[in-house]
Amino acid sequence: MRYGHSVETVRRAEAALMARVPEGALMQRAAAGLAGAGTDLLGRVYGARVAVLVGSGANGGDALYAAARLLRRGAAATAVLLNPERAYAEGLAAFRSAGGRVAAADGGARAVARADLVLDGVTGIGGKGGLRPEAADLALAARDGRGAVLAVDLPSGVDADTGEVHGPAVHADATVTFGTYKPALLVDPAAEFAGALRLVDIGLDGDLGAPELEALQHADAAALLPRPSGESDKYRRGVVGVAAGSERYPGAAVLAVSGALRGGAGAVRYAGPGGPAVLARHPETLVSAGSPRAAGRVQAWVVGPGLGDTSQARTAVDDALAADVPILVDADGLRLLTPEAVRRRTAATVLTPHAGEAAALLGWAREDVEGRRLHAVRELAARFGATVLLKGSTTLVADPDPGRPVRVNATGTAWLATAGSGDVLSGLTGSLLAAGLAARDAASLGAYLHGLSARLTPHPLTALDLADSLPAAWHNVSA
Ligand SMILES: NC(=O)C1=CN([C@@H]2O[C@H](COP(=O)(O)OP(=O)(O)OC[C@H]3O[C@@H](n4cnc5c(N)ncnc54)[C@H](OP(=O)(O)O)[C@@H]3O)[C@@H](O)[C@H]2O)[C@@H](O)CC1
Ligand SMILES: [K+]
Repeated sequence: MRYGHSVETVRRAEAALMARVPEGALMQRAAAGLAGAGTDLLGRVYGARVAVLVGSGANGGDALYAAARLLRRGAAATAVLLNPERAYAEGLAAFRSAGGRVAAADGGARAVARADLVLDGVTGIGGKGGLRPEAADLALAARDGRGAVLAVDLPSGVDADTGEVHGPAVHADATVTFGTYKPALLVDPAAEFAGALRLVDIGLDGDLGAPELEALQHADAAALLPRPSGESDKYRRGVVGVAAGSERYPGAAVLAVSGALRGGAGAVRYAGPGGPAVLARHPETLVSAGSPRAAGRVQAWVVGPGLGDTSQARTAVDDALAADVPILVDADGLRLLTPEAVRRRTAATVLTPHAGEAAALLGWAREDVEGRRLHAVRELAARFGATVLLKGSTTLVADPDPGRPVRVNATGTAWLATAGSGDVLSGLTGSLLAAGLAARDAASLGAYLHGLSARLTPHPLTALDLADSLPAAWHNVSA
């Protein structure tokens, strides 16, 4: 698992660790890791030009010490001090004694433009709000310059805890972060400013408390995959019901069933008007034309994709919400659900909105959901007492228990933004629910396999390609 911790948790762990190690040791560990990443970006350090953006805190100190290391290996370095009276004194002294120069008041942008490598040490976890104008100008110069931009701990200007970006921020090619990931490095929009991530161990692990975020890695996904045993038959492996599609949108039924057939359940029941289209593509499906209530026993329902807005659609949603098994509600189901009926449920409910659907459920503007994804997903989970999978540039899964870390999906790709891709995810995740996974595990594993499948499919991909690649994703995880 990859973890993200809040600033408060990091500060507490740092204080506990600092009491046990020699003064300055943590900063030296940070600087060594940073210099290593800078070396990798430069390829050749000797003769390279480095510009160091230095704010008034320890983040600037890290950058100065790292630059001192690069100076000792033959680089030339210029520091741009945003607040010359308050730059980290010991770091600045080390930088100067290694041969570093300080740019004149108006020479900062020029040094940045000419640099092969820009170290962004303006703000780390002590930053508040978007960058101040002087720092913002340097961030722009770094973006327009020829060198690689390496952020220290965080790209300056992003909100470490929320992943929100209020105003200008540094656009980094890579970020070296210390001790643990910060939420902003894993959640958009901030994560888009961070570039490639590298975690440097500074010995914080034992002192870190509960994380805010976690991201499944291959081994975690493998451990969650449902595997049939010798005793399994199709009913014991779980039956997933799919109430999706309509006369108008039969394709959604086919796509949701395609996902469901590849999610580990032993059988798929389909209920609704899309039966003929489903059977034409997937003859193994158990098809009925009525509502979920009349469809026979299942271990989980998926309701919503392509249902439309008819009375039959409403009945399908109401029936699924009334069923005493886990359910997943997506797309039209999200528009048709009664919030009270969701909150009354005792079995698990998974809601899978994209930003627009989440905005409608919350009564927010869509841009607010996109800009405040972590807040939005937590808020939805709390309001509905449900597990919420918020789709998008970073897919997030929040549990109704606010004490549980939000899960971030690491496998997403922009290629997933294709018609019908969400229907496949719904079927897949519902199938994992029917196979017996807990709601947050089903949702986060569903997102993981779905993203991986998109990465394994030749581009440009269609939703059916995506479903067809799910066995390869499954194999990739378990191999
Ligand atoms: N955690 C650990 O274990 C370790 C942590 N380490 C490092 O310490 C870093 C945290 O250092 P920190 O606490 O000194 O804060 P930091 O991020 O440097 O910012 C401070 C100054 O920035 C300024 N400022 C604020 N907002 C601004 C804005 N929008 N635009 C412009 N300026 C702004 C503000 O200045 P002021 O308002 O006072 O003028 C504030 O004082 C951490 O990220 C990591 O790099 C490592 O050394 C290894 C061990
Ligand atoms: K920084």
